[in-house]
Amino acid sequence: MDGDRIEEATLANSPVDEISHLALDIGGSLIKMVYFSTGSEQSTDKTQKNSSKDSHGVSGGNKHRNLLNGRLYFLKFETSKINECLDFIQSKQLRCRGVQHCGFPASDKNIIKATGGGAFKFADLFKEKLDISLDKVEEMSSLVSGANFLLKAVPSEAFTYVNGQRNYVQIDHNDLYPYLLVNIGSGVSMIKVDGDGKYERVSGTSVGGGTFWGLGKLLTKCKSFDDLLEMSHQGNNRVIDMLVGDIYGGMDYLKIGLSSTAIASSFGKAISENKELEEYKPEDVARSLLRMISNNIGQIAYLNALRFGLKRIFFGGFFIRGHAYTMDTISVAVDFWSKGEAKAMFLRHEGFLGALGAFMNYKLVEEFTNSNPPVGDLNDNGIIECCVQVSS
Ligand SMILES: Nc1ncnc2c1ncn2[C@@H]1O[C@H](COP(=O)(O)OP(=O)(O)OP(=O)(O)O)[C@@H](O)[C@H]1O
Ligand SMILES: CC(C)(CO)[C@@H](O)C(=O)NCCC(=O)O
Repeated sequence: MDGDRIEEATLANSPVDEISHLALDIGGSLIKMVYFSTGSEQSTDKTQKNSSKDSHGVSGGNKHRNLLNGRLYFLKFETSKINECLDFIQSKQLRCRGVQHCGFPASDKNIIKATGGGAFKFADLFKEKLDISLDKVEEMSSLVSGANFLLKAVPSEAFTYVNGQRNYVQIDHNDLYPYLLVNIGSGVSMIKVDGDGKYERVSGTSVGGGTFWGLGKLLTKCKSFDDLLEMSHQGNNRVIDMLVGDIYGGMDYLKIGLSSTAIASSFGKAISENKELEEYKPEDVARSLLRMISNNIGQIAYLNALRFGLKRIFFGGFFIRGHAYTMDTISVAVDFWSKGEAKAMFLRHEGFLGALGAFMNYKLVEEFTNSNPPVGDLNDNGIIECCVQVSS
């Protein structure tokens, strides 16, 4: 498991044998996992049988439904290390004890909801190694249901990032749509969302998180994504980017709204300086790269928002990683191009939209209790408390 030591610690306390429903988003770079667990003591204390007095009880035809209080846990693995994901699922014995212990329908036990390209690519592997069938959920629809769920159910999910400050946004459920969802994974998808299940993928770009990570690896020789991000944090993009001031003799070009410090050409300084790659600090290269890609995505996002008259743009995907400089660059790009008209917003569960959407496809989640994880990055707390409905 990469970069998730805190989540691992959380998992160590989570009940091994009571993981039930689990959903996966198997992307080009990362596998995201969401699973529900009641917790060992919780399930007996808090499981509530349906009854007329029980406000959590739901009656549906002849079926009784139980409501289980529990938590949604979030985890990720590198797609290139898919065996770690398979081992994890196997170690949790998801297929046997977990499912039946929680009272979930036995018919579900060998089936996992999965989205992303890997749901197709790795279907045989899951079958061969774990005897699990992947029930495929369409990727864009998963992203949209994940985003809609988070925006409606989790207070303080969305925030703007301005001048280094996170400002949490209260979402009015009656005034959520339409919005543009920009999911920055390996590649970037831009989806106009008009309601629950009402959406259209209006654009995309192949210059995304995979580009940053791939080019960054080649150019800086760094070994992990987090190292690359950390390097970008230390670097100075002005060493490599050609600024307006470099072209205009230190002056602004205010007639077209460009200050002397604006980037005129990403990596443009490398043309005229007779330097080899090794002569640049990897930190500066990483910074220019991050700025170039974030800026470009911010601009394309804005243009699509403009195309459809959308004022709100939510950015998700694991490229962002709650990274200050990334969010700042995207926010500034949207603000600059829209002249302050459109707002860039970020999501705390940024990378898990697809996996959550696939989980929602089980149609189990009834309500959310105390579903506001402490403010901070998801890396600090990967849990959402919720109440799940099961039929018996
Ligand atoms: N630990 C990490 N290892 C690799 N990439 C990471 C890591 N953390 C963040 N990233 C970034 O996140 C990107 C992947 O984001 P995400 O998981 O949302 O997309 P994906 O589902 O893998 O891609 P796609 O949807 O295009 O198939 C990577 O390309 C990289 O830029
Ligand atoms: C191909 C997907 C949807 C896979 O998640 C993603 O990587 C993406 O949106 N890429 C951008 C492709 C494009 O629109 O040019």
